Amino acid sequence: MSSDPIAIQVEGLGKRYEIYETPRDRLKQFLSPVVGALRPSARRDYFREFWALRDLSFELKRGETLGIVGRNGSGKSTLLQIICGILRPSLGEVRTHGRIAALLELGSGFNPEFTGRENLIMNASLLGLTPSEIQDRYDDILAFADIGDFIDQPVKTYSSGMYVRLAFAVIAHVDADILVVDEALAVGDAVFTQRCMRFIRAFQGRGTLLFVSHDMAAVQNLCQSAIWLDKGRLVEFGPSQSVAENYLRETLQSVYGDEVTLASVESQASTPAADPAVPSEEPVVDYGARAVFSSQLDRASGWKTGSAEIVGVELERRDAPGDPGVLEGWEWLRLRIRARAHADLERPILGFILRDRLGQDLFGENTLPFTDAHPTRVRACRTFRAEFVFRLPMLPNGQYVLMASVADGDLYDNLQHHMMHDACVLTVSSSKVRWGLVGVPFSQLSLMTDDVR
Ligand SMILES: Nc1ncnc2c1ncn2[C@@H]1O[C@H](COP(=O)(O)OP(=O)(O)OP(=O)(O)O)[C@@H](O)[C@H]1O
Repeated sequence: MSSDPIAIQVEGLGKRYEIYETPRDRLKQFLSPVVGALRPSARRDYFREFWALRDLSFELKRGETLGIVGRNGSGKSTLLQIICGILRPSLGEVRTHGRIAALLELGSGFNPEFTGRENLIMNASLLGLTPSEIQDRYDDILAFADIGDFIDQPVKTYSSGMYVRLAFAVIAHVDADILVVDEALAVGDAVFTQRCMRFIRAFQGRGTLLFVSHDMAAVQNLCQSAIWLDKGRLVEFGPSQSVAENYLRETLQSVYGDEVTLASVESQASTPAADPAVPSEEPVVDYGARAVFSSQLDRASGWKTGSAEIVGVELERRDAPGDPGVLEGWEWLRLRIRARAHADLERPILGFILRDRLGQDLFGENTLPFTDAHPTRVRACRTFRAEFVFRLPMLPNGQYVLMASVADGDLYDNLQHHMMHDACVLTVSSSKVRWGLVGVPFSQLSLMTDDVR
C-alpha cells in the first residue's frame, strides 16, 4: 500500500471535446493542417468546443470516501475515467497514489466476445495480480460473483446484473488502494448488493473510495465528503451531509421554482396549542405496505467455525402460525432460528439483524437477555432454537435482508460460530413511509387554523 497520505490530487482539471455537426466537418478538420499549410488564410476549425469538465481541483486523503453527485451529464463519469487513466485530460493534472480498481459503466472493462472466465483472468492481471495470485483467488472470485455456469459463456450473453457481479467480484479481490464505483451497484439484486456493501464497508477501513450515486441517502451514509458537479464545474466540495442537502435543494428549486426555500427552521418561542382532540387508539392513516419474506438459506453467504451452525430460519405471523404471507408492517411476527451444535456450547447465543439496502443495521436482537437470567448449555449434536416475537416496523420501499447468527459466550466475550448474512430477503412495495429508515403508525393527523385574536 502507498504510504502517501494523499490518495488523489486533482489540479485545474479540464476535459474538452470537439463536437462536429457532420462527419464531413470531421474530415475537413482532419485535412485542415494540410490546407492551412498551403493557404494559411483558409485555415479554420470545423468543430464546436464542449467542456465536459472545467477547472476542477480537489484532494482526497488516503482512507477517505468521497461521493460525487450531480445531474446527468454533469461530468461525473468523465472525472472518474480521467482518475482511472481511461481518458486523458485536456488541461490540468490528476495524481493518484496506489492501485486503482474501478467498476465503471456497464460495458467498460470486459471484452464481450470472451467468456467470463477469460475476462476474469484478463482483468485481474490488468489490475496487477500475478498468474499465481489469480490462481489462488480464483475460487473466491467465482464464489463472490456467484454466476454459476455462465462463467464459461461469452459476457455478451450476460444480463447487466451478471456483468456487474463478475466485475465487482474481480475488483474486490485485487488488493486495490483506491476503489471507484460508478452507480453500477444499482443493477444487482438485494443479496448481491448486500455482499458488495459488506465489502465496501470493510474496504473503507483500509482504502480510499470514490462513489458516484444519484442516491443522496447512500452518499450521506457512506461518504465523509462529497463533490457536486454541474455542467462540468465544481459547485461544492465539503462534508457529504451538506453537499447532498444543498444539491437536493437546488434540484427541488429547479423543478418547483425559487419559491421553494428550504431554509432551516429556527426554534421559535410559541404558546403550545391546546390538544385539539383526544387521540384515538386506531391509526388514522393507512400506512400499510406490501412486504414479502422469502427464505433463502440454501443461497445464504457467511462463514462458520464448525462448532455450531444455523439450520433453519422461519418467520410467521404470531397470530396466524404457518406462513408470513404478505405483511403490511406493524403486525406481530414470530421469528424462529434453529441451530445445531457440533461441539459443546457453554452459553449459546442466537441472534438476528435486519439490514437495509446499504447494509445498515435497522434492528435486531439476540438471546442474551434470556440466557443472562436462564443460563443454558447445549451439548454437541443437539439442536436448539430461539424465538423472537416482535412487531415488524413499517419500512420504506426496497429490499431488506435478515442476518442470523449463532455464538457462544456472553456480552463481552463471545465467539461467533456461524454468521449467515442473507438468511431471508424482505421485499417492501407500495409503502407510504417516505422519510427515515422506518415508519410508525400515527394515531392522529390533523391540520387546523389558529384562532385570530
Ligand atoms: N466522447 C464524447 N464526446 C462529446 N461529448 C461527450 C463525450 N463523452 C461525454 N460527453 C459529454 O460530456 C458531458 C459529461 O458526461 P458524463 O458522462 O461525464 O456525465 P455524468 O455526470 O456521468 O452523467 P450521468 O449521470 O448521466 O452518468 C455530457 O454532456 C456528455 O454528453
